[in-house]
Amino acid sequence: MRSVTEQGALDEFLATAELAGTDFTAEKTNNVKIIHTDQRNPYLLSAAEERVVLGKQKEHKSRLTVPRRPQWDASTTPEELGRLEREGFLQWRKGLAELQETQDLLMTPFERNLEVWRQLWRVIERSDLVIQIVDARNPLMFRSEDLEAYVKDVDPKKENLLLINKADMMTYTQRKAWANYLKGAGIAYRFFSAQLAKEMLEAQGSEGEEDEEEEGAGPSGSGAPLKQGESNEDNENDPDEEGAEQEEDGEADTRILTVDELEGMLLSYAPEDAGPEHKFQVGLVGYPNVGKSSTINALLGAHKVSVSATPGKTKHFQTIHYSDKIILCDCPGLVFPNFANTKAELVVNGVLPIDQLREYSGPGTLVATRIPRAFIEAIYGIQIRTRPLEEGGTGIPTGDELLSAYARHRGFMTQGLGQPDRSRAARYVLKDYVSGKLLYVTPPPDIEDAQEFNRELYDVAHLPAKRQAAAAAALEELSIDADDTASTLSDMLPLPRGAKSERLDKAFFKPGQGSAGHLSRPFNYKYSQQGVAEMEGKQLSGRKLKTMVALEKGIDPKDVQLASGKKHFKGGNKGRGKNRGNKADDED
Ligand SMILES: Nc1nc2c(ncn2[C@@H]2O[C@H](COP(=O)(O)OP(=O)(O)OP(=O)(O)O)[C@@H](O)[C@H]2O)c(=O)[nH]1
Repeated sequence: MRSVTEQGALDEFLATAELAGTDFTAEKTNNVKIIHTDQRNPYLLSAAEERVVLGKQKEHKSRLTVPRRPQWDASTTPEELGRLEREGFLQWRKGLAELQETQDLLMTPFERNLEVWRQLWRVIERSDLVIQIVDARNPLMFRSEDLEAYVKDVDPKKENLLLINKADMMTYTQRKAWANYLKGAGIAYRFFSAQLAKEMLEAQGSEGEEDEEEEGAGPSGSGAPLKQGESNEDNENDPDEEGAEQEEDGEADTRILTVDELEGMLLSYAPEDAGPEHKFQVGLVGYPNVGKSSTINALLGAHKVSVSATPGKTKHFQTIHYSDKIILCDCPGLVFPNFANTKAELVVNGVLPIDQLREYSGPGTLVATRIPRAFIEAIYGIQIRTRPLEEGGTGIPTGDELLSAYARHRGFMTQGLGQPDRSRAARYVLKDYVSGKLLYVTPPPDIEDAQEFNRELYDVAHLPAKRQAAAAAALEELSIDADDTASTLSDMLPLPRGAKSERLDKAFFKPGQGSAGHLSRPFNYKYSQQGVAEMEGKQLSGRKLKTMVALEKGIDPKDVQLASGKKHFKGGNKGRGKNRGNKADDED
């Protein structure tokens, strides 16, 4: 079974005709309208345009339905039911096509394969609790309101829950803001992170106790490459204030559930008499890639049950006998009908596949406007040339400017004319955005200032280790000392633009600095004692920073002199930067 989300006009026509099981000409003239989605402006909307679109979306929200399974009873034959299902499904598709066309509204490339919806129907019918898993970076985009209504239609006793996965990508403040909004809107939700849960299980599995290794005990100066997000142990940062803040309000609202808590929560929904004879059934539904498989694997991992699950391959729902009391029903990932402002938005939300992308400047611009320029420059070690203000530039790079800089840096050139290959660059940059390496969290509808909402995400501590070291090495090389304004890594962002910073830029972006290298997750996560998970930046410790600086400069770690404060460091050593690795740098 194949998921069908984007169909050309002809395919759409043929599928409609097939569903209708009737004669082509009649369908063609009466029912099938060709939708020219490609003619829509693929770029971004102005603020005024966006307001209009949002207004229109609000007005027609009630038409964003999921298809219902037709009524049936014991007397309905399978053939008859099949026919009713096809007819109902056809009507549903026609309704949405008409909505798109007459209102000129852009929609998600919702699932068009009846077989996939049949799986969903079955999951809903048998589940006592239906969990919609959504991506924390844009919870509402991934939520289908009508699905919740449908669940209640099927049986009012069934429960709905929104599980906000990947919550590790949100700061505490962001979770709090979302929690306020969701509570206000009366939506049952919980925060979860399959990734965190997995890390915790792995840590528990590899060794009973951790956190013991500190200070002198580490493999000193081994120079082994650091992978971001890999180990939390030597994170000698100041104890996070957020943890304390959380303790104070000590509430469940913003808590990222551990796997045990998630299991406990499932059980809390189960009726008293649930048991081997009468198990409580939990359905898991959601868009592709929201982390359904990861969530199930985390649950199973905690339970020491092993199944072979292939992420992204789930096409038929599976039932997993999780415990004496609980059965999990895993539905294939499917795209629900929802509104979208632009195609660019669908791309960066991971709904449209990046590899087949033709128009990349819209999504590129979305990335360039959402993530501060200084942070993008620092994370990739690139300098983005923007149009000067006198010539009408805004200081914020366009998608093309960002992609050109990235392409030039990586040596991606088009054949023939030798222009920067922006299309190739786009694939990398957009994938980094989708995976959360370039992180942006959509604020809840009641918060307007998205930049402010995300501000905490863009400091030096959120750079990958290698880039932090490059920054440190650049500062050190220039003998910028602790008294200068840019003396700490944290002070470096945004990179000041001026005489001194030009020199700094030259050192920081010097040829051979390489790209972000193994830029995995630029965040560090940990569960505090209460089991509350927290995200924090990972600023390198003094020892690690020294090692990294030495690596950057090709000198002995002993010769690196950092100032006493962990975050401060002084110049003094004039070791020359050594060009390592990345030959593809052609900034000049
Ligand atoms: N940071 C972070 N990434 C996650 C989390 N959960 C899943 N991911 C990542 O998201 C991607 C998709 O996860 P999957 O579990 O395969 O998603 P899925 O919803 O099962 O996908 P389908 O099988 O296509 O329905 C993977 O790259 C995961 O590593 C999380 O809690 N945090």
